[in-house]
Amino acid sequence: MSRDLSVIVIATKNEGKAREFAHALAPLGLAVRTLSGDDRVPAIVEDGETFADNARKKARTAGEALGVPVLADDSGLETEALGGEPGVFSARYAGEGAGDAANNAKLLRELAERAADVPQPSGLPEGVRALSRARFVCALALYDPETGAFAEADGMVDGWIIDRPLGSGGFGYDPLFWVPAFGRTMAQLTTEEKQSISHRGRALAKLADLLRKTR
Ligand SMILES: O=P(O)(O)OP(=O)(O)OP(=O)(O)OC[C@H]1O[C@@H](n2cnc3c(O)ncnc32)[C@H](O)[C@@H]1O
Ligand SMILES: [Mg+2]
Repeated sequence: MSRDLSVIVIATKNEGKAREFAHALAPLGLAVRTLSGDDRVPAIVEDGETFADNARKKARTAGEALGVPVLADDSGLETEALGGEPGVFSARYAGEGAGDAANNAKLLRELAERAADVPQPSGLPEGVRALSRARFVCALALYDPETGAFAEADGMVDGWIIDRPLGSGGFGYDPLFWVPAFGRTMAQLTTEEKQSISHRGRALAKLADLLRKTR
């Protein structure tokens, strides 16, 4: 396959992530292609112990299959009250193939059982309770099949899981993730606002810095 330098392949089938990458990379003149509907890439089992392991595996598997550089994102939610869960299991917290609604419902169920004396952050909306401190984590890996080299970066953002979903933007756990700096959930932020503080936005900024320095 010839190298089209105006398109970057993202090793994801998650449309929410794809929208965020497309938004972030458009100003650089880069369009985004995902693996949705592409049967040249074998199924990728995300069995790594860390987000970085999984990101490297996704990028390398897709990069080798397609013969072009590929960027992969492995990300997830860590909660204090659940000892870091769901972590690398975030996408399948409620079971293999589970959707966002089922994962969010399970998170609320698990936290409801444990959230007894959670300190409450100031600025929460009237009547809303915080169930745990939480953090979104993102590992990015860019793999070039010509050299076999990776460029990697990670990012995180701290916040709180609240007891009900608020907002309709973003994807995944966004409606339950309250961001103190904005006084809103991730799902109540615009794409620009989310990108300015999110785990993915921060990782992408670091990766861009790294690539500027090394090329
Ligand atoms: O592996 P790909 O195909 O990229 O898509 P995925 O949805 O399976 O992605 P991950 O394996 O990285 O799992 C990450 C899960 O963590 C959650 N997550 C990651 N980033 C998020 C964000 O910005 N907002 C809300 N939830 C997020 C979301 O539920 C994802 O399904
Ligand atoms: Mg996945």
